[in-house]
Amino acid sequence: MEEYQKEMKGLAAKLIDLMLRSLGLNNEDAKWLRHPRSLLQLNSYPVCPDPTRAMGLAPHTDSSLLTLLYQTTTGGLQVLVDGVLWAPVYPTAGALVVNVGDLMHILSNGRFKSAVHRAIVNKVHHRISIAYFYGPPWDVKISPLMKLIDHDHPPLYQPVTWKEYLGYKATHFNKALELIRNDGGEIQAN
Ligand SMILES: O=C(O)CCC(=O)C(=O)O
Ligand SMILES: [Fe+2]
Repeated sequence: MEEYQKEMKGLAAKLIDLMLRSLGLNNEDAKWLRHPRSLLQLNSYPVCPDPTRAMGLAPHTDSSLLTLLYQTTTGGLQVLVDGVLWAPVYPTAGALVVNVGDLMHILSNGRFKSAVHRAIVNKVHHRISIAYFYGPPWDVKISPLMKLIDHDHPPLYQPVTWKEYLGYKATHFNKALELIRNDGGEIQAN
């Protein structure tokens, strides 16, 4: 497990570096990236006699900056395309799924969009997946990066820590991102 987390940490840092570079930025534009925080979550979906009446994991976006997801050979992950179509993300040997999380959505001022996804269950196979959530230090305020902001691109989101954001997620579920949008109204505690 420790070895796995170490590998994932290196990969996530590399991916974020590449993503920032694609926006003309680098790690120095978010110095807190030197102190990432991460979380490993093991998901287990037992066989379900009637998959039409159950959901493995309800539709959501991840709160992280990035999530690196490992699926075994049993599929079940689906991603929402254009807000209407659930497209399966089949397991591919030797491949990981990379999900953009809400904090990356905020940090990039909406340039990288967090993906809505869910996990369905099946009648035959017990399914397992391993999600590695990678994010900022717990108490650092994350806001759209300064260099992405100008007259034509005002900051779309209010500063928020990962800790605060998880609190909003807990109370407002999939409306959390909207809640901290600058034109989305005021944050109401609880
Ligand atoms: O099991 C999966 O494929 C998805 C897991 C997931 O979305 C999560 O842990 O946040
Ligand atoms: Fe997820």
